[in-house]
Amino acid sequence: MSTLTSLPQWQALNQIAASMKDAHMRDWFKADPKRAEKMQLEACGIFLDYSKNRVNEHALGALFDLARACKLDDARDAMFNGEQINSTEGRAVLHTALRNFSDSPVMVDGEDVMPEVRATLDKIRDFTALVHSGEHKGYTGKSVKHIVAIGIGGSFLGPKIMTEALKPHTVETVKVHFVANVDGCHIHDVLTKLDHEETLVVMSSKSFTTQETLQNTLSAKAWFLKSGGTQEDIAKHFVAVSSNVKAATEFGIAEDNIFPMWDWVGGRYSLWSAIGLPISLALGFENFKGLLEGAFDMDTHFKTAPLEQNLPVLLGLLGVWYRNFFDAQSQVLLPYYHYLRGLPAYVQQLDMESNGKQVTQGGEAVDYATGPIIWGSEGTNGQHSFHQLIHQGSGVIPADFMLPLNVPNQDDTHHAMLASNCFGQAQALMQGKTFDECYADLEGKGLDEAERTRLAAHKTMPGNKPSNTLMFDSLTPKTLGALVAMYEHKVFVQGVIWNLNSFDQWGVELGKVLGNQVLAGIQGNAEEESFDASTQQLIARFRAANAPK
Ligand SMILES: O=P(O)(O)OC[C@H]1O[C@H](O)[C@H](O)[C@@H](O)[C@@H]1O
Repeated sequence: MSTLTSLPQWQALNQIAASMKDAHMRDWFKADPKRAEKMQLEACGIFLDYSKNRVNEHALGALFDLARACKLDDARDAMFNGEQINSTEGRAVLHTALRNFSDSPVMVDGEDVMPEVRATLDKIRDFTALVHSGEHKGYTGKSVKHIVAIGIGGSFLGPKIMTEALKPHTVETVKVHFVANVDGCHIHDVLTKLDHEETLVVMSSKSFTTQETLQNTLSAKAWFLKSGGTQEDIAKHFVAVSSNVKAATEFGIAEDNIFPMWDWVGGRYSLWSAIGLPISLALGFENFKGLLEGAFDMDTHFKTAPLEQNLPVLLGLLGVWYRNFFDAQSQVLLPYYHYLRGLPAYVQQLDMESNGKQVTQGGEAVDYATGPIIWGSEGTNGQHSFHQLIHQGSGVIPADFMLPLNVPNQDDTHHAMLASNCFGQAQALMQGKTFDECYADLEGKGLDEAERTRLAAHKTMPGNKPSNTLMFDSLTPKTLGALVAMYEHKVFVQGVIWNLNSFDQWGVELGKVLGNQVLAGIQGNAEEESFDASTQQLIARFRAANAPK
């Protein structure tokens, strides 16, 4: 038994969960008219109704006891204080320093990183202003109209999804196009529409070694040169964001055109760094800063609010409750707001790359479930497809519903319908529909009893399916920053409980290495025998199909 599962707090939770097996939320709501009022929380512009969860005060108390037993406070302070909590890479984890608007220094290896953080923010602000005012000119004297933002993983999802979520704030002077996949269709489709004289390429790669990003940038460079630009003109049309300044300059990016970041910022936590440059270019610096300010508010809340009133802590513990004590394999995110439709994909990387781990910090195999599968998409669309499985599938899928109370271009009927579907789904999941109700509905339909019973069984919905409902006034940059930071800290809380290193990603790294080896095989630069039989066969078929005719 691991240290975690042998904790008395863990065993208490096991017993509480077993004792609740037959309890139904429907009955709890009937028994306690104040349940919703008691089970709500509000912080940083985000309101949470968590009353539709399979918890009572007893279960919640035990979850907070577990957090204390796992020394969550100490772990949180260690992160904010710059300790090397990414123990397999020997790095501090300080995305919070990127949005630190307090006067406090943040020390890494005895040095305050805040002056460098602020200088980079100033560089982003100034560059954004030059591009927006038209002062930054291309080699033929034209202003920039199009930005091609190249990056993948954390160097793509954050900038793209935040830009999309804040669409109503988009500036009109430039249009930002995001390219991630190495599939040449993508970069080709983007570049063919553009005039190279009015295009600026922002290449974002923390490591500056990611195959997809390097290749897409090389293709953009080739396109630029073929269109009439020269090697010398590249400085006016290509900038890079990277922590590997040496590799970026060797690649041909002028040193002045490199926006720095640091190895204490994880890729999936990097949108707050210069990786967010495309956000600033798409929305204006003040809106980018608004995101940082919202995240800073959430950091302060996470650091100072008591556990019981702490949004990320509560959400993290509820996630542990379902994952470990109800065998929930996945968690679904349901933003009822078109512009926020990318959030599930964003949190998917954040959560699954962070807590998709099978050994503890000490390297022992875990004997409990860790990170769940994160998925979802915008409501109401999913109601007409995958919600079926959430309602009547055989497992438990906890859901986070999200809804802005006001939207841009508000049409009251549309917005009321959106809200009613959001609330209606959460209600349906919670209360379900009993066999007796379904049986009664079938009265007078000319069915014999056996058929009525059979049909009623199909129509019965168990209910008791947990959900949170998160609401905010409107999705401003600040609210979005707070929302994203809330999920970051939620993932952190779960990583602490499960005793994981939430900040490395060795599985992904292996994929990068093998991808390059197979490329050598495809290009005829590696021994066939160095691959397993299946991979050899796949390479051979690919080579045959692409052999010169
Ligand atoms: O920014 P880069 O170094 O190019 O890395 C891009 C991505 O690469 C890997 O796939 C990592 O797992 C991601 O976390 C990272 O965001």
